[in-house]
Amino acid sequence: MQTVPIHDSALSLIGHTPLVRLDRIAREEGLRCNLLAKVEGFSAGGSVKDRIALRMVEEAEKQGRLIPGVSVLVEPTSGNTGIGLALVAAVKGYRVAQPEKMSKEKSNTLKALGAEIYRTPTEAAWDSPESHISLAKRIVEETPNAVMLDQYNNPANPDAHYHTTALEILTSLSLVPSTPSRPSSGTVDVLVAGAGTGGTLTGLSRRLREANPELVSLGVDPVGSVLARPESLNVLKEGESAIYKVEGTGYDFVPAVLSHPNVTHWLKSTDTDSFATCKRLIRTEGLLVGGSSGASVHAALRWLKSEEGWRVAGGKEGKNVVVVLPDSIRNYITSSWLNDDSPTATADKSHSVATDLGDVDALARKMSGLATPPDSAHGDA
Ligand SMILES: N[C@@H](CCSC[C@H](N)C(=O)O)C(=O)O
Repeated sequence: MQTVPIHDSALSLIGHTPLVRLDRIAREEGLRCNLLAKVEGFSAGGSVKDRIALRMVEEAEKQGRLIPGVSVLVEPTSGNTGIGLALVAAVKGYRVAQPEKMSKEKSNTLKALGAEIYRTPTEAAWDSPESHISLAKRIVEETPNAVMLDQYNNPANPDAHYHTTALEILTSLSLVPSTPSRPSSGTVDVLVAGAGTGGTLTGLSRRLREANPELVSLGVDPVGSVLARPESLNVLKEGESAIYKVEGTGYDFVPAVLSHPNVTHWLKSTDTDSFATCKRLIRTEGLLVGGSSGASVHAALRWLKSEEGWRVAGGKEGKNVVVVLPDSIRNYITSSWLNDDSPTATADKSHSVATDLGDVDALARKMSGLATPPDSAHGDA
């Protein structure tokens, strides 16, 4: 967070998140490298997605696409991008309409920021008429002054991480000298991040590789998603399901903002490992993070302890491994996976539509065959 006497608004509380040593987990795992976490839950809206929301809005303003008090922002989102956009919209005076899968906590936060929630089925293929993406497009077509900033295709998404997240990480590392007790290469040697739109992974990999051409960029993709490469990684094994409960990562199509050539390695994640490692982060490191953070840390540990990972970084003092922790426990306080003993406890399987507008409201009612009205919204993931 910037050190300024008084902030002009919540917008300057977006980003500027801490880089934190995961020393206890690293010690338990016998790692010799520095295991570091970029803890994005400290951002104003509570997630890594605040950054792209602000940048997409600012770029659209520069292009003259948005008029405060008039424009309606419409976005298909699993929640965090929606919260980021609703927060920016609240400060800047735009109105919001946002469809997708989300926890009860995310939808409550959206409502508090002035949005209204409708759900669409998670199982719907991205290009089917029932999907959150199709519904968002129809809302845009039928709503005056509606604009979809489109996190899946908008270059401002990876650019936000190229220009802010990556620079913050490099600055943090440059401020900490290498000492005999705390050796440091001074740069990022391994980046680990989940992919949903792929914007975080792409933008960070691009900038961090400029600083270190040897960067290992490790993408984490849930079992059931199709983002990993080679594509054979995405083929379901016996007993595996295409439905995953961890929110915010994975997809059934490859968004344009995901640049595969920038990613050197991919690992698939499971709900069981992700939720168990999330709880480990909370109990061992005191970091109140969400399920996708567990996915990335679990993947990082797996790779660092593999033959290649140990040789490249895990077994080497001074190598810096940075894992992005995208959001916080705030989004999942009532989630069954967090509260039940079983790490794979059931999660909600629906998507949502959020709107605060009479005209969009009417449109959503017209589509009642596709979307569940807000008051019956439920679920925990
Ligand atoms: N399909 C994913 C979400 C993908 S990326 C969108 C992003 N994290 C957002 O906040 O909108 C899922 O199942 O959650």
